[in-house]
Amino acid sequence: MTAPVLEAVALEKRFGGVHAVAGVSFSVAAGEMLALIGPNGAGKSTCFNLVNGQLRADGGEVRLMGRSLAGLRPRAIWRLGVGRTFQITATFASMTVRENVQMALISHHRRVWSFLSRAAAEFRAEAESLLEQVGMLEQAERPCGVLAYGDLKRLELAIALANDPKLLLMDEPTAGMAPGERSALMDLTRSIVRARRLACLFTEHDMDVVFGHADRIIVMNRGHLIAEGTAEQIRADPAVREVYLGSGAASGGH
Ligand SMILES: Nc1ncnc2c1ncn2[C@@H]1O[C@H](COP(=O)(O)OP(=O)(O)OP(=O)(O)O)[C@@H](O)[C@H]1O
Repeated sequence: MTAPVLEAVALEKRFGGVHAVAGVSFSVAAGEMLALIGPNGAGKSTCFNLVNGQLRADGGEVRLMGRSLAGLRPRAIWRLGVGRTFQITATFASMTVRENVQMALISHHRRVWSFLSRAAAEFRAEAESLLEQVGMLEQAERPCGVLAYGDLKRLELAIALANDPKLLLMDEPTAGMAPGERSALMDLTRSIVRARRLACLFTEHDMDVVFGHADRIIVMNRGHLIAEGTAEQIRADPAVREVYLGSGAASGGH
């Protein structure tokens, strides 16, 4: 059995009287897409922020490839190979698609970006290769500001890949997208995760995306992990059905 890329062990986080994350443990293997779901306020974002170092755990530990991330700042964690995409895309609107990816590559390789130096020509081929992987090569010379939202999300994926991550964290990757685009982005993500043997942890409110694209699903409610399994197991889980009762969400979009 392959060792997990990410291990969260007995994570704890409190905000005053709110026990946001209460003894949560899970792991993500190389090549695996793990969805973290749960109703509003379940503790998903808090878990994410414990993994990427934005928040410090009150207890427990996060390990990347067996190494503890305790005490490391977000940037150090990013350097160790934790990539992230955001609910709101973080690109520079006035720069071209290719330049945005080049900037990310330059940052990964610890170079200094300068429009006046030859740095602008650096990593051009690498940037184009990443854009090809996400199907954005034909738009390489367009400014980001004119891109459709779905294309921005694909660009954001290329930017995350520029850091050569071992773990990809995606917070609501398909928020704001049309249903057809959602499936396309997640198909693309899944093929990249498999090909590069990345581990991917994502949160998502759209249950069609979750059930259609996750290899495994973990469910949180009020800080606790209440279920773990395949789409089929999660759909049939009484505790999950109870939590989603009334919303119809766990019934798979009927
Ligand atoms: N910085 C904070 N200060 C105080 N309470 C917080 C803070 N961050 C989160 N919480 C509380 O912790 C609990 C878990 O919040 P969290 O944002 O992790 O849930 P979530 O599952 O991501 O919810 P959503 O789906 O709405 O984004 C909630 O009760 C929330 O109000």
